[in-house]
Order: sequence, then C-alpha cells, then structure tokens
Amino acid sequence: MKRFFGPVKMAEPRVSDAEQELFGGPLRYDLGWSQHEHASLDLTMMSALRSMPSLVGATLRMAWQVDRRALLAVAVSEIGQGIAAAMGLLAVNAVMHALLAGTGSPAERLHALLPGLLAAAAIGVANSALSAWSTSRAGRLEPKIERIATTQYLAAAAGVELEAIEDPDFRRLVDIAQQGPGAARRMIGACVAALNGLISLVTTASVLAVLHPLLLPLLLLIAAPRGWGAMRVAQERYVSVLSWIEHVRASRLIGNLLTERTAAQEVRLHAVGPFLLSRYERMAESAESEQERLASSKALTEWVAAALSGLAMAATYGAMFWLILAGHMSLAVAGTAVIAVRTGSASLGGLVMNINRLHEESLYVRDHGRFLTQAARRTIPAGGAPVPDRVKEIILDRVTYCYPDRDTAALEQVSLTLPMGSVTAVVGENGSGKSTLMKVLSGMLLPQEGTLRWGEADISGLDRAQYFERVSLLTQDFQRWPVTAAMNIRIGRPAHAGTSQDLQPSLDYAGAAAVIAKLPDGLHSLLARMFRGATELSGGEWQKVGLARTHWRSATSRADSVLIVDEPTSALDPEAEIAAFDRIRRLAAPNRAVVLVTHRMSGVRHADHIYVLNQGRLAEHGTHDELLAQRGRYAAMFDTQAAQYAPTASIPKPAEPTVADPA
Ligand SMILES: Nc1ncnc2c1ncn2[C@@H]1O[C@H](COP(=O)(O)OP(=O)(O)OP(=O)(O)O)[C@@H](O)[C@H]1O
Repeated sequence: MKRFFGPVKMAEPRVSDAEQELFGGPLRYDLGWSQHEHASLDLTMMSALRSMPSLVGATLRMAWQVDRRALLAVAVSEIGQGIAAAMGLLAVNAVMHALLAGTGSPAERLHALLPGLLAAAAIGVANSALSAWSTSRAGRLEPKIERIATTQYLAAAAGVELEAIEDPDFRRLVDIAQQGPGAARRMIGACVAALNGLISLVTTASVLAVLHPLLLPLLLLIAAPRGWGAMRVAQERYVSVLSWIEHVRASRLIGNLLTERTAAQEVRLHAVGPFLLSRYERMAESAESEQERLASSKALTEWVAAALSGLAMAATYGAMFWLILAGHMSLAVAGTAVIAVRTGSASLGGLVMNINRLHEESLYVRDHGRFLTQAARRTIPAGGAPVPDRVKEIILDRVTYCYPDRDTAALEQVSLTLPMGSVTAVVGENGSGKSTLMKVLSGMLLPQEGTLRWGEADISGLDRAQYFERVSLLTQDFQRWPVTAAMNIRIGRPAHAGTSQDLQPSLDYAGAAAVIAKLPDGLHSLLARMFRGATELSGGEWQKVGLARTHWRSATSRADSVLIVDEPTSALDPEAEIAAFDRIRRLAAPNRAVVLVTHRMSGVRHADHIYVLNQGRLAEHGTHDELLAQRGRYAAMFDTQAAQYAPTASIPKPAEPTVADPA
C-alpha cells in the first residue's frame, strides 16, 4: 500500500561504472539548497494541492499584469463554454423525453424532437466559436508570460554577486530554474483547460444533481482514482528529474566535449573520442534504465487507477439499473443520466489530467520562484553612497576572504595601498591568491574581514554600480564576445557610443590596428567562428583586442579609476609582451592606479611597488631593488627566471626521467 500511497521517494540512481571512472563517484543531486528551507522534498498529494492555488494565483497575476484583456477574454469564453455544456445536456434531456416519454404517433414524436435537436446544434456551434476565441487569446497570453518569466530569470541571474555564481548549490538552482519560464507558459494552457473542465463539470454535476441526488457522488467516485494516479505519476517523474539532473548534466558535458572546438585536437590526437563515446553510451544506458523504471511504475499506477475507476463505473451503472427497476428513475432520465455520466466523467478526467499538468508545471514554476527569491537575496545591492570622484589612494586593509566551499582562506589579513598614478605589481606562486585579490579589489567579492577603501570611503557603504564604473579589468580569460571586432572593443563600456574613429586610439594603443587591418571587413568583421562568414583570431591577437577594450574602458572614464590586469601577456610573443607591459605602465595617470598580476618577472621590475603573496598571505613588499636586496621569495623567483636566459653554462640541467622507458 505504501508503494502506492506513501510519499514519493527519491530513486537511488544506478550509477554506471563510466561515471565512477570519470567523475570519481555518483553524481547526484544533493538537494543542497532545498534542505535549508524544506526538511525533505514535500511531495505528498495534500501538500501539492495546498501549494497549487498560490502558484496558479501567481501565474494568473502575472497574466493579469501582462495582458488583462486577453485573460478576461479567456475567462469569459471558458465560462460561456461551461454554460453551453449545461444547456446542451438540457436539450438532450428534452430530446430524451420527447423520444421515450412522449405520446402520439411516431411522426408526431419525431416532430416534438426537432426543437431540442435544433437547440443542441445551435449550442454546439456557439460552443466551438467560444472555444476558438479562448484558444486565440490564450495563444496571445502564453508567449508573453514566457518572455516575462525568462526576462526575470536572466535579469536575476545576471544581477547576483559573483560569490553566488561560484557557489555550486546556487549554480544548480540556476540550472533547474531554467525550466520555469517554459512551465509558466504551459501553465496558462493548463489553467485554461482546467477552468474549462471545472466549469463544464460543475454544470454537468448540477444537471446530474437535478436528475438524481445519488448520481453526483458516484461520478466523483469514478474520477477520484484517475486523479490520484495522474498526480502520483507526475510526482514520480519530478523526483526522478531532480535525482537525475546531475547525470543528465554529466552526459551532456561529455557530449559537448566530443563536439567542442577547444577539445577537438585532443579528441583526435589522444583518441579521447572513442574513449568518451563509450563512456557516454554507458551513462546513457544507465539513464535509460531509469526511464524504464519510471515507465513500469507509471504503467502499474495507471492500471491500478483505471481498475478502481472501472469498479466505480460499474457501481454507478448498477445503481442506475436498480433505481429504474425500483421505479425511482424514469427511462428518459436514465438516458440523459447515461450521457451526463459519460460527459461528466470525461470532463472530470480532463479536469484531473489538467490539474495534474498544472501540478507538474507548478513544481517547475516553484523552482523558478525559489530561484528568484534566492537570487534576490544574493543580488548586488543597488544604491549606496556615491564614490568620491578624486582620491589619493585605494587601500586594502587586513582583508580576509574564504570561498564558500573551502576550509582555508584564499586571502588572509592582506593589506596593500594603491596610490593614484602608480603601477603596483602582485606576484606569487600558483594558488597564492592573486586572482582572488583582484576580484576583491574590483569589488566583485566583498571582504569577509577587513576593509577595501576608496580614499576614505569603505566599499561596504558605496554604490556598487558606481564602484564598478571605476574599475577596468583585463584577465587572462577575458570574454571573447561572439560579436564584431568593433563591438568587442566597445563592449568595455557598452553604454558609451563610439565610431570607428573613436576606437582608433584604443587600437593604436594596444597594437591591435594591424590585427584589425588583416580582417576581411576591418572593425566590422564578426569574430565568432560559429557563424557563417565570421573570422577567428589567434590567442595573441585576441589579447591585443582585449587590451584595446581595456584602453577604451579606461579612456572613457573621467573620474579616478583603477586598472587591473591579470596575466595580460601570456599569449603574446616576446616583442609584443615587452610592448604590452610598456603600454600597461603608460596607462598609469594622475587619475588612475594600475595593478599588474603576472608570472613574468621582467614585466614586474619597473613597477613602483611590488607585493609578494604566499598561500594567501602577504610575504614581502617593496621596490624591485629592495626586494632583490632582501634575498627572499621575490629574489628567488626573479633569479629562477633570469637563469633561463643566462649563458648556457648556468642553465640548470633538466632532471633525469623518473620513469625508465619500457625495455
Ligand atoms: N571559485 C573558487 N572557488 C573555490 N576556491 C577557489 C576559487 N577560485 C580560487 N580558489 C582557490 O583559492 C586559492 C587562490 O586562488 P587564486 O586563483 O586566487 O590564485 P592565483 O594566485 O591567482 O593562482 P594562479 O597563479 O594559478 O592563477 C586557490 O587555493 C584556489 O584553489
């Protein structure tokens, strides 16, 4: 009994050995975010029914805001159809009476049938006209609802703190909520259909109640098992989607890797293609077994529901038979009742199916709502004190930052000062916290301890949008936008319009003019390989475009600003690298501080001040000469790189291979 009536359990997915091999274990949706708010997935029938009115209400409210005339038209036409259904039944009743209870010759009886038949035909025509009207208005409403829900979703996702985007639980929610807008659109259709079913059921039920009081409860008895079955199947499917979402993502990831351009070389050269393909097949097979389990469970549930419903139907006809024999019901009434029971159970079946559709879609709409709530909580706050136009320096004072899923802090008690007009370099080993420091400096991550001050003003009280306005950031993995070359530069400050002439100084500055000159359509060339007629740049050429974008952003800022460059020259040839470092240094101006993060020590030596990070802490700082004299970490890093270019004799010999070649 528990199998059918207990709460729906999360199925334990059968994990394929391929998943174990590739990802080190089962990838499972761990209910991370929902655990905070709901002790478990609350998917009992009663809770589903309880939560539905508010979800349906929210969708209808959205529909009301979007296009109230269309919504009213749908409501009026659906109510009209319900009334037409009742009138149709009354017309049928009149026909039955004329046929079975009438007196006179057969010709006279047939004559008496005509008004009822004509009325039934007219009602049928009116009904289909109303139905067509409702379909067209609902069709106008649905895309609008989807657009609004999608816009809400995208705006919320784009507006949250970077910390939220890097939080795996939140990312999962972002993924799940993607289903919401489509579900909200389908919910309109389901709402309309459910309203239609409800109204025609109420009208049919009233006719049945008038015919005989016993017929109404019997009708409900027929539909109840089907309602239960449909709801149960929907819940099982939803729980399955939740528990398999990570598997689906994992196999989609493998599928993408096989077709992605970036992986194409290794896929071929290392024979990764056949290897991943076989893992993909095995993972897809284990997902198929889940589909099979769901289908069997659905078949069983529906069969039980249909059997119970069939028993109720037999009981109804039995009761009618008894009523006729006992003389409590006339044959004409029984004839109408048979038709009414059939129409009633059909509309009840339809109602149940549509409530079930509503229920299923509402689960996704609920996720969408939950995402919007969480996103609102994690949105970058709007407003705050204005950022001062002129400052002497930007100060990081004993800043600590630890990523949400990490035990050790990426930055611990780090202090540094960036005077306007200066170039500051930050160096350190891999993972020492340089990029994290840049994210804090740019205002994307807020210090968990300590302060970031723009002159005297603490960032926590400042308007963040204004703060971002003052920051130019060029990272190694800067975005290569799939738009034209001109837009790829202008997008550094998209709100600022600029002609090709306006962009020229940025191109000249970054040494990108020659790159653009080579393109078939100059600045108007589309830099997106996936589109026909587009061109692709090399890594180094892209970095020059990135540098031009940074220049455009800096050049269009009139107030004091900070320019952060994180490994900007990794793909440049030696000549271009020297030129790029020189250009970056030249960007320091009385109203601009430059921060440079790099592993290339040659680019660091001319910085005004150098900070050395080690395991998230500040290890040393000073000028190049001071740090060399200290003979600490900086000196060691500098010497190691310098030795690479020293005369042959001083280059350290490579280590012996640790693994001997097989004989
Ligand atoms: N998004 C993140 N979520 C969790 N931990 C992170 C994240 N980004 C970085 N870390 C961790 O924080 C520490 C510092 O990383 P960070 O990227 O700041 O170092 P880095 O000095 O810039 O390294 P590299 O020179 O390799 O670019 C590392 O231990 C890293 O694993």
